[in-house]
Amino acid sequence: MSKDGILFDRVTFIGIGLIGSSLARSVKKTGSAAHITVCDINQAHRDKAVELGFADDASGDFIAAVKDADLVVICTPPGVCGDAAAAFAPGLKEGAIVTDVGSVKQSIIHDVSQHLPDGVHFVPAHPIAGTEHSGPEAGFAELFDGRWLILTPPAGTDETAIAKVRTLWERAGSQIEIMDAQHHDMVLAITSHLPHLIAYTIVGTADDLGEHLKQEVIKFSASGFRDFTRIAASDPVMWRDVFLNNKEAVLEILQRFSEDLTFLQRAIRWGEGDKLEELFSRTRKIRREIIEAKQA
Ligand SMILES: NC(=O)C1=CN([C@@H]2O[C@H](COP(=O)(O)OP(=O)(O)OC[C@H]3O[C@@H](n4cnc5c(N)ncnc54)[C@H](O)[C@@H]3O)[C@@H](O)[C@H]2O)C=CC1
Ligand SMILES: O=C(O)C(=O)Cc1ccc(O)cc1
Repeated sequence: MSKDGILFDRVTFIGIGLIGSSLARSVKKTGSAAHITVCDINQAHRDKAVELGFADDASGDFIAAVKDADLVVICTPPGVCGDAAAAFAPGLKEGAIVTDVGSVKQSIIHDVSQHLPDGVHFVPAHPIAGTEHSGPEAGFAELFDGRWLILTPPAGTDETAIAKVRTLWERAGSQIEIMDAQHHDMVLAITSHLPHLIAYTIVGTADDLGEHLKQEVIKFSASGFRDFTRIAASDPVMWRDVFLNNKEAVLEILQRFSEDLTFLQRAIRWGEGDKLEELFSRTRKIRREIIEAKQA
């Protein structure tokens, strides 16, 4: 696959928030598309995309927006990817490629695939990169640089379509991994979904404290709590959808997490410092391994 030049003649983004606008900016910058159309239910977002220059045109009409598109990238919250696909599917041309960026994969594959006509290729994708911000102004072309991009194509997916989506993301600077969707959902439940749930909980707990304590929490926020508040500022609609659409894996990981928390609770209650120290030493080692792997 060529490393520069036009990869797709016409690309359409459905949903042009943080992730859609970041990828659109990257596609513009790398010259991977001759023409970019955006479609979003929010007119202000459509207008902003054209004003900022990473979209050539914008439409609120799903069918018109995908007409002649060689690639359609669904970048809506996870819970409405299927509704969006149902709305644009009748406008797709034969041979078009559809992809997405959703943080959960099994439910999106189920919701989207059922609406796509024969002769259209679906290549599900998930960039492991983001921020706590939302909307088209929050995006930037370098967001995916040096970050993982996981592809979860179901068995039998057209290899040429997979290769083209892969190249698009490689040009954005991503490193690609191909994975089964079920495995993806379990891995992300522990590495991303549970951490977000913990952050939402801890900041909520602090918020529920009495008013006088709350003021102290804000005033004396050490970096640990501050880091949680960044994660807990992430988009409420998107994260509601993530938990509702990766229910099984999240509940399984949450069960194990709460057992481990009970273990710590007991160790603290009974003064079992050796147990605490053993765990904290093990976790410190994991952090060092992650940093070393990044530097390698
Ligand atoms: N925010 C993050 O850090 C990351 C998000 N993702 C995934 O990217 C997707 C998009 O997330 P963000 O860009 O962060 O959200 P965002 O809130 O910034 O953007 C979503 C956009 O979709 C539009 N939209 C909502 N419903 C729609 C519909 N039915 N049809 C058309 N447009 C619609 C909204 O108006 C908005 O412009 C989600 O599926 C999320 O799981 C993936 C990796 C990281
Ligand atoms: O902002 C952060 O720390 C993130 O964790 C970003 C993120 C959010 C959701 C994803 O599916 C992937 C990456």
